[in-house]
Amino acid sequence: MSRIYDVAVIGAGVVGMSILRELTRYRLKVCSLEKMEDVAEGASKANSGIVHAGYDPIEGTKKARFNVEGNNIFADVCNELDVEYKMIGSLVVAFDDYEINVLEELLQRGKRNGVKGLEIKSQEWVFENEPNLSRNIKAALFAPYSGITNPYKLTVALFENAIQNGADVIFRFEVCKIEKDGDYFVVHSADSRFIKTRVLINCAGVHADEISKMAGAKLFKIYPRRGQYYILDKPEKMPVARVIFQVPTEKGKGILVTPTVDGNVLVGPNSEYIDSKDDTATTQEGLDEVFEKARKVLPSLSKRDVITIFSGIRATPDTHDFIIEEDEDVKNFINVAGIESPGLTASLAIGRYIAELVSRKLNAKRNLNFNPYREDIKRFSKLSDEEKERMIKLYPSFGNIVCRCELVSEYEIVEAIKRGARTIDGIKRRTRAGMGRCQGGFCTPRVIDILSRELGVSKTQITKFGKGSYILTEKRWGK
Ligand SMILES: O=P(O)(O)OC[C@H](O)CO
Ligand code: FES
Repeated sequence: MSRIYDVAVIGAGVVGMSILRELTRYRLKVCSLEKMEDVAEGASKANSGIVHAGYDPIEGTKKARFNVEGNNIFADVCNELDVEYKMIGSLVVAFDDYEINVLEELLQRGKRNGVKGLEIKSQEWVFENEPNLSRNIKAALFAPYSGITNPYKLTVALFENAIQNGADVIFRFEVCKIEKDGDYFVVHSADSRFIKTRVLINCAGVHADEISKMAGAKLFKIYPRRGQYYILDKPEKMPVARVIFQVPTEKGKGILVTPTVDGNVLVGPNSEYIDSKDDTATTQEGLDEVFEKARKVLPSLSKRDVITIFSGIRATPDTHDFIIEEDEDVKNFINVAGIESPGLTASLAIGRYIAELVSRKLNAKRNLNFNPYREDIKRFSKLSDEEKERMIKLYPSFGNIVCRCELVSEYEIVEAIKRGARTIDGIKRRTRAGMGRCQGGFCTPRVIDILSRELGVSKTQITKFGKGSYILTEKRWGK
C-alpha cells in the first residue's frame, strides 16, 4: 500500500482529529495515521471532560492562548457536531486564608488571560448554591464559562465529520520510520505499509517525543503523568451542580468532583509520574488519595456509589508548555506535542490554528463543499414515547434493547459499526452499551454477537480494543 497526501497527522486523539477536520475546510488530500483500531485510544478517552475557563495557565503561554480561544468556540463546534456540552460553571474552593489568596491570584491571572465573568464568591453563596459541599469552605472562585463535555464522543464526532469531508484515517498504522524523499516525507508502518506526505503533523500524545526524534526534529521529553478516577452511579439528585476544584498545587489542578454530561459523577484525578507510557493501572494507594481528597470537599461521597474506576495518562512535556510549532530544522514537520490539560479545551482552537498555518504554507484553496455538520446516532434513551414509536416503525431494531442499564438499542450498535466502531470499547464509547451499573456484565455478550454478525467475522475475532485483546477463545476441551 502506498498513498500520497498533502498532509498526514500522526495520532487520532482529540487534537489530531480536530486538526484533521479543520484541514478538510481546504482542498487538500489529508489523512491521519493511528496505531490502534479506533480513535481516542489514548488520553482522549480517559480524562476529566472539563472545558476549562482559562484562569489556570500562566499568561503568555500557548496553554493560556489556546485554552481561552478553545473555550470561546467550544459551544459552536459542539453544536455543529451534535456533541453534548454543558456550560455548568466551575468553583475553585478555598479552606483558609492562604487558599483565598490563591483564588485572588487565579482571578487576576484569569483576567489577564481574557477570561470573562470570574468572581470570588462568599461562603454563604457557596452553601446556598452548592449545599452539599463542606462547611469548612471559606470562599470560592466562580468561573461561569467553564463546562463539561464527553471527550471521546467529541473525538468520534470530529473523526466522522472529517471522513464525511473527504479525509482518510488509516488504523493499525504504527509509525516506525520517517524518511525524506525530495519534498515528501515517507512514513513507514511497523507492518511494512507506507504513505508519502508533503506536511507531517505530530499529534502522537505520550509518544510525540519519539516521533519528533524519528523525524530528526526537535528533541524534547514527554513524561507520562497518570491520574486515577472513580465514576459514580447516576444519582437521583446530583450532589454538585458545577465542576468543583480545589486550589491548584505544583502537581496540577488537583482532584475535582463534577457531574458528567451523561449523568454520572466523576471524581479524580490524582497526579503521579510513572515509568511506562502505557501503564493505565489503578492502584489502591492512588484511589485512596483521590477519595480522601474529594471527601474533604464533598463529605457525603460514598464508595457504595462507585460503579467503575479508571486511569488516564497525561502527556507532560519537559518544556512546561504546549509545543505547537513547525520544526526549525525539518521543514514542513509540525509538532503538536505535550498537550496535557487544558488540552481538551484547547484542541478545537489548535485545530483551527494548525489548519490555517498549513493552508498558507501549501497555498491551499477553500473546500467549498465543506460541511461542518454531523448528526449523532439517534438514542433510544433520549427520545419521547412518540418519537420512539416512530423510530421502531421505521427500524424495528430500535425496539430491541441490548444494554438495559443504559437503554441502548440494537439499532444504535449497528449504526456505531456503520460509522467505524470495530471493537467492544468502540461500541461502548459511541453508544454507552457497557457503561451502566453492571459495567457490561449483561450486554457485552450481546454486543459481541452483533459485532460478529455485522463485521462478518467469528466471535473469537472480536476484541476489546484491538491489539490481541480477545474476549473469547475456541472451545478446546470436551464436546
Ligand atoms: O491535574 P491537571 O492540572 O493535569 O488537570 C487535570 C484536570 O482534571 C483537567 O481537566
Ligand atoms: S446492561 Fe449494559 S451496562 Fe449493564
